[in-house]
Amino acid sequence: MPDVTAAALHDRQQLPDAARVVVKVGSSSLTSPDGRLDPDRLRALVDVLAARRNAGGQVVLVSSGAIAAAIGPLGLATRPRDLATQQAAASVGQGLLVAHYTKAFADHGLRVGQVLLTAEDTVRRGHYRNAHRALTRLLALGVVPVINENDAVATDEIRFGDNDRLAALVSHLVHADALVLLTDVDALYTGPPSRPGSRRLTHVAGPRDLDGIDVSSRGSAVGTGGMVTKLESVAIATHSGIPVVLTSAAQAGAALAGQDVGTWFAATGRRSSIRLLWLAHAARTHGRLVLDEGAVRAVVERRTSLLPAGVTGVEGTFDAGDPVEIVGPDGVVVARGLVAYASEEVPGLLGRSTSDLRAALGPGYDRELVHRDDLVLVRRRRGPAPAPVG
Ligand SMILES: Nc1ncnc2c1ncn2[C@@H]1O[C@H](COP(=O)(O)OP(=O)(O)O)[C@@H](O)[C@H]1O
Ligand SMILES: N[C@@H](CCC(=O)OP(=O)(O)O)C(=O)O
Repeated sequence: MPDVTAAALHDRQQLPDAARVVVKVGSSSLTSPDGRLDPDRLRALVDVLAARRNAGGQVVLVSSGAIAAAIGPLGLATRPRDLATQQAAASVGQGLLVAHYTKAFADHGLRVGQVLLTAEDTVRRGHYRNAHRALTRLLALGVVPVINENDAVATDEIRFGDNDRLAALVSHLVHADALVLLTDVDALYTGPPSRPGSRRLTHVAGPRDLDGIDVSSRGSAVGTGGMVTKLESVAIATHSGIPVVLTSAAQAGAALAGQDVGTWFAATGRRSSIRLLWLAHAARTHGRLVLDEGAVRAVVERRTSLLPAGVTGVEGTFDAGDPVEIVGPDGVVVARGLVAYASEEVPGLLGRSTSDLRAALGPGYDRELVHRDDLVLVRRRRGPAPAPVG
């Protein structure tokens, strides 16, 4: 398989011809109503994915369900809420989950390879290359990679928690032609699916089509992010040129066959740096830099780096290299960036010109606070996820 991105698919009818798809299945689609792993549901999904693989298409599966798989075996009443028990449950459940996948795919003559990733693995350059190499080789060997977040070692600070955004970053990592998000509702609706009057969205051309869509209602009891993280995943994938289909696991076969099910999200951008995608959509920020009006204009309109001279305030505690929010004098977030100084250094730099800083503190202190290559603009839209612009 050549390691290049083909032109983006234009509509769902082209899905049957997609060479490489990433399929993400949520906990809610793999469990019975009591929250435990349901092997029959898992097997039904595998039947669909194996048929695709055996017809020549490459499939990367991002599967949640490790924690759910451990609820029964560990004698837990419900899904654990604290991090330590979630880590322990994921450690027990992941092995059980993959054992089910190994058996179910083997019944179709296929092998699976387990890959556990943290957020860092998808964005740090060395890690990214390493994960890319392993996944590409697995696919070349005809294996179906089964990916999950490495929950047992992911701390609250660095974990995604849901697999939706991880699946979008994996789609970027493997140069997927499409991302299929499978959940317990058959599509994105204009409001909570249970609310009378909510309508299915069949085609979303871009972020503006999502204005006014209500995704605030909580997801299933076993799922993590609800529709909010799914739309964040959609934003990451579509913005980097990968279209997304969102539907229920029961409709997976129909979706892959290009039938009119679920919601199709068209690609809106071109392949871009995964680090900036992560910064725009997935990174947890550690603080804020408050800008004066002139600096906002320079950063937003002229796309310059952010210099200390235009910064009037700093909030939070961060190290050099951490993600921060960049806000205007009115407190509105205009960008996100990787800051080049630790928070304790910043107050001494504020409002000072680079020549003044060089003279007072020496060379090295005349550098940008946030370099333009480490900065993404965000456009505010209704809803929780900032959409990058430009
Ligand atoms: N506008 C909406 N359209 C569709 N589903 C929605 C909407 N708003 C909230 N939801 C909820 O999102 C849930 C899916 O998210 P989640 O439970 O996290 O699933 P998963 O385990 O597949 O990740 C659905 O059960 C649904 O009730
Ligand atoms: N990594 C976790 C997934 C957490 C989760 O529930 O995610 P999701 O169902 O995709 O919202 C697990 O395997 O249990």
